[in-house]
Amino acid sequence: MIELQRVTKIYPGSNHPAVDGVTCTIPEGEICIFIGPSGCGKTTLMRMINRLVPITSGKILVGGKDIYTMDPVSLRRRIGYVIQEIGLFPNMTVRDNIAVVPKLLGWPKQKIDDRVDELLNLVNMPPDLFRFRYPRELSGGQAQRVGVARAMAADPPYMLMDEPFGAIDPINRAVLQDEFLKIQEKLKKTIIFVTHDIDEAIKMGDRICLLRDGRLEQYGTPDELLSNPKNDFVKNFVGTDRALKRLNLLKVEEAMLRDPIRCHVNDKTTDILRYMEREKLNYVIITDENDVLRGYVSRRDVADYQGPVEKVVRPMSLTVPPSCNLKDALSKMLQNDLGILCVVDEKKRLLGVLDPKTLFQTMDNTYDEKGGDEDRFATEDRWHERIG
Ligand SMILES: Nc1ncnc2c1ncn2[C@@H]1O[C@H](COP(=O)(O)OP(=O)(O)OP(=O)(O)O)[C@@H](O)[C@H]1O
Repeated sequence: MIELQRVTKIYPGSNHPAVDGVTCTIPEGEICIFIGPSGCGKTTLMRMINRLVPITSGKILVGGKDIYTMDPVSLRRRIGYVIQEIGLFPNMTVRDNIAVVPKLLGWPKQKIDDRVDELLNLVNMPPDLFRFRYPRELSGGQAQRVGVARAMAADPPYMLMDEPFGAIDPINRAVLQDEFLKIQEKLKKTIIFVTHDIDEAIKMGDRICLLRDGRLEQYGTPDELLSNPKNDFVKNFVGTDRALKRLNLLKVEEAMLRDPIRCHVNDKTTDILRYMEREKLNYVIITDENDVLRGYVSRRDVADYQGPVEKVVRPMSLTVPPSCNLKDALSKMLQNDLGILCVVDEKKRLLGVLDPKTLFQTMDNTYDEKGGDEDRFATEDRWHERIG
């Protein structure tokens, strides 16, 4: 855990604080994003944590310990540091760049070599290919991966990352972000990550600390900032398309209608037709005895054929897992002109359905001025009453 308590920085010769009384707690194992307009104090605040910038007043605790009671060298060993310019030593191989801190710590050669290879594998760079390359022989993305590997060499529990992917083109940047999130899922470091890019903040952050002019404007999860911005500054900063951005964060399982009406593949079409007429359904989903999705039928399908519904069921090839984000689900629906999308588990068992109205309600709820806690799973909103 990293705790900032009324942290303030006034640079010598300045009468305006660069960081002004910032208080927030970064829980263990989370990524906290520092973001805000240029000059708002992100870098200053980050560099106070590893004592590269001396603090003017307030307190910083790392792992429960006041950083000013710790020796700065041992503090920095506990905190990996990645910067945008990477700072690889040009005359050293990738191996030696990664090995800098382990060497300082006096690790034996074999342990260092094993660690270098382990880290290169972790950042998706086959050690045999890259171990002995020099920084000039790497692409920007590869060099940045080495920078991340180097910061993690001595397995520090904390990491400070100052715009680590800032200089990388958007495509490689997305790859690096995804790779880093996967690594973080495994390693669960406590990370502070500075960025200028709100989309990166929303994607990477468990929490976002939004600064303006040295002061903390809002501290919360990406979803809190998007759905409940504290003031107009936050609202404008996260962007007018915050509803769409929020779709990126929400999972299908949070918006789907659970336990949708379905019939069984062994049911007779005559029974299904009677049921559909009674319930005023135009379509109904068909599953088997294990609740595995088999497809759907229309009223006409079952009216035109007498016998087991298995013979007329139409397959639904496009489904989504519950972990899919709503933006991807929506784009699948739009691309394929689907009225509904079935949500299935890895065994293709039906978990729920998603329809455009549910999606739009989820987006609507983003706007506090319209929103509220409208129940988007209300039974009268059953999908089947709006399609067909
Ligand atoms: N060494 C310094 N001496 C004096 N003032 C400084 C120093 N470093 C930064 N500042 C000032 O402190 C304020 C905060 O700067 P800081 O670099 O922390 O902001 P930032 O949010 O990281 O900016 P950017 O997004 O542009 O990198 C700015 O007004 C800056 O001019």
